[in-house]
Amino acid sequence: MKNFVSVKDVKDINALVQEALAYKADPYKDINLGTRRRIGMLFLNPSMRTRLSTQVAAQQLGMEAVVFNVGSEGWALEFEEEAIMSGNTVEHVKDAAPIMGKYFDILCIRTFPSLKNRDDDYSELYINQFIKYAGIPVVSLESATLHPLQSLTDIITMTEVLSQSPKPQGKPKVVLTWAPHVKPLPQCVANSFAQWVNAWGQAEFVIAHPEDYELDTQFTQGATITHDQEEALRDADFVYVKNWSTFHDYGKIYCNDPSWMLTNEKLRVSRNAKVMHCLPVRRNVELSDEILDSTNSLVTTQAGNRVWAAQAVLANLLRSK
Ligand SMILES: NCCC[C@H](NC(=O)CCC(=O)O)C(=O)O
Ligand SMILES: NC(=O)OP(=O)(O)O
Repeated sequence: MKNFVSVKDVKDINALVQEALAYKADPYKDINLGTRRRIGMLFLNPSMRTRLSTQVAAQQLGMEAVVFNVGSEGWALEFEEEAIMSGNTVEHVKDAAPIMGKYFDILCIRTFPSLKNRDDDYSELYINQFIKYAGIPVVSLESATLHPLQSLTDIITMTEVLSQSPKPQGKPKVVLTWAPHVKPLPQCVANSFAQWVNAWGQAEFVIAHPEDYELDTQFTQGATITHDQEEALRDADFVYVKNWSTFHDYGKIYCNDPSWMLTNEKLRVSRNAKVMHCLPVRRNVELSDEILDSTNSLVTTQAGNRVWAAQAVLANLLRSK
């Protein structure tokens, strides 16, 4: 593995999941792997889980992690080639990234989309410029269109649950359902989940959303897409709940129908489905208390598994150097 910015960087998803679960069983088994190696973690946007779980993962590999909240504490970075920097940006990524490449062995970056210009966001300019100029492996901590560490965690979590429960006949039914929110959010988590579940190939995969919330087909191809949430939930084994803003008329909230919020009543047509969300979640807007506080909720397990996902990815990058 050279970088970790999408599922395309992973040769064998199940092998990576098993490596993560091996770390869960024995967190310090590779404590010497990262000795005298250092990761830099750049945050252009807020985070709790990604930041803390990646730091813990690094420590368990014997690495040191340096966190830099570049979005709030650093010089404003310019990403456009040949920019005339007479505005608010102070330092070009072309100058900053090679310096980080000298300080660190692996560079991890969180950079959300602007949700203003779809072509710009979907070109993944920011993370690609870091890959181009840092000269060391780059890990996405959620970029403009994808959140691969989250999706790896989600596959780990489903694999774990499936291994502990009686096997469903055929493939498990996995449903990604849109949920209401108060502000326009990125499509990253939904895109990424769709990309990984499709590449995994071990689920009957359905995506449910209101009209006009179609995601980019480059990620959803392979899934069944419906506007009928109840039909989607029928016989579901896993329900992944997430809001996203519109993709076509980019970054908007069209419908914010509260009836799309998942409740226990709606879940009754499922096969006692486990409910997933990446967090943070707006309670009683995106997801009801009764679901989040029920035994069907996997959200804390998912967040816990972030450590093992990050540890498996960092270990792979260390071994590839
Ligand atoms: N890292 C996980 C999710 C991050 C982001 N959520 C948010 O920005 C929530 C903000 C709020 O609820 O105000 C998203 O959906 O992509
Ligand atoms: N799920 C997730 O990425 O959480 P944070 O935004 O808190 O890192």
